[in-house]
Amino acid sequence: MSFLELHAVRKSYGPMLALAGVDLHVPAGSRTAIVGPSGSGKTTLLRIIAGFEAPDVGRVTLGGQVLANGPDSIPAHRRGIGFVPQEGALFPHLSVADNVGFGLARNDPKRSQRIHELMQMVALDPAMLTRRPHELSGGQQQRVALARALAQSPRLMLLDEPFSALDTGLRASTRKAVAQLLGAAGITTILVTHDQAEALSFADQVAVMRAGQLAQVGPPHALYLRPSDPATAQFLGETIVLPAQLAQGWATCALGVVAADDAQRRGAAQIMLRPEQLQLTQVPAEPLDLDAEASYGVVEDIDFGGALCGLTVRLLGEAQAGTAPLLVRTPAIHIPPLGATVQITVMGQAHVFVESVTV
Ligand SMILES: Nc1ncnc2c1ncn2[C@@H]1O[C@H](COP(=O)(O)OP(=O)(O)OP(=O)(O)O)[C@@H](O)[C@H]1O
Repeated sequence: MSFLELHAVRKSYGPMLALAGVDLHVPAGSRTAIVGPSGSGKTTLLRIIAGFEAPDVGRVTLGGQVLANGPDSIPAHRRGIGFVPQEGALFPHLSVADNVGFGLARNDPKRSQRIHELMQMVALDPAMLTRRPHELSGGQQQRVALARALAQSPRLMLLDEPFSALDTGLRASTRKAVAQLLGAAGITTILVTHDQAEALSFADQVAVMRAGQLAQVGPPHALYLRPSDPATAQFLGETIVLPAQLAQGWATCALGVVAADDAQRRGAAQIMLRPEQLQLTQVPAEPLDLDAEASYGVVEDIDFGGALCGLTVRLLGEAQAGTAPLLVRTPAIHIPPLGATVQITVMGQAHVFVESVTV
């Protein structure tokens, strides 16, 4: 049995169905990220796990203890669950020490020592204890909020978009530091975010929410490379979706014959590649053997993005005439010039969607 289990959880606000039957299993000590577009139900799900809301129907159990069975629900303060809201929500008039120690008894002789331990856990200098929250950086404030939640020695930690107010660099380093310290403490964690890259990098289990349901749950690399449908694929990153004919693990498509991740299926299907799976090699424009096995194109646009650049490539060849130009992601040091003729090589396997859905 998993540590946290949600079974058929539903929640409506008046006529608005926020959660339409959610099942989720979270193993002990794991990090799960719930990701989805705005309004898909992520925060509602987190609030039900925390105990700020009760489900209309469905069951929530933690470590074998039933926390909620429909509206019959254990209150939040008796669940042993830590919660870090967006932007930390620190008490602005209290010092860092009093924020961290907020839930600790004032007359506890070990209070000060515990506050120092918590500061150490979140890698903050104890010299900051006398400061007020506004005298800290955004990343430091988030760590104080985390220390305050850790003070309760929670069985489960819930993070609601805790990094969203931080700028890109600080966001990545804070996320990494938080993931490491929660992992080292062995605390089961659930992160809610609308940022796909954040979900993929933070978690060992990613749950994609769509319209109040979990569209797919799995390890990050599996969701990214083998999404269940085109909508999930597009939500998690850029895609190239092509019609193909499958046979014995090979897909014949506008890019020629490409290795596919389904050796059993035959016939028409939709395949997906990520733009960084295409490798471009500049070749002379003439002569080109367009009937050969290789696939060629012309660079029509270059979007210089720093480390990775986006190139728009129009495929050459009569059979490829109806194929929309492809987006290719390639390291900046390898970009061919605008108008160059390129040979296109596919790295790795194309993913075959289970259903042939048109996107
Ligand atoms: N207290 C409420 N009263 C009425 N409707 C609500 C309430 N809370 C949420 N909703 C609705 O339920 C749906 C799910 O909301 P929720 O906040 O869970 O989504 P979310 O995925 O967290 O969105 P975001 O990323 O924008 O925070 C939305 O349509 C929202 O408008």
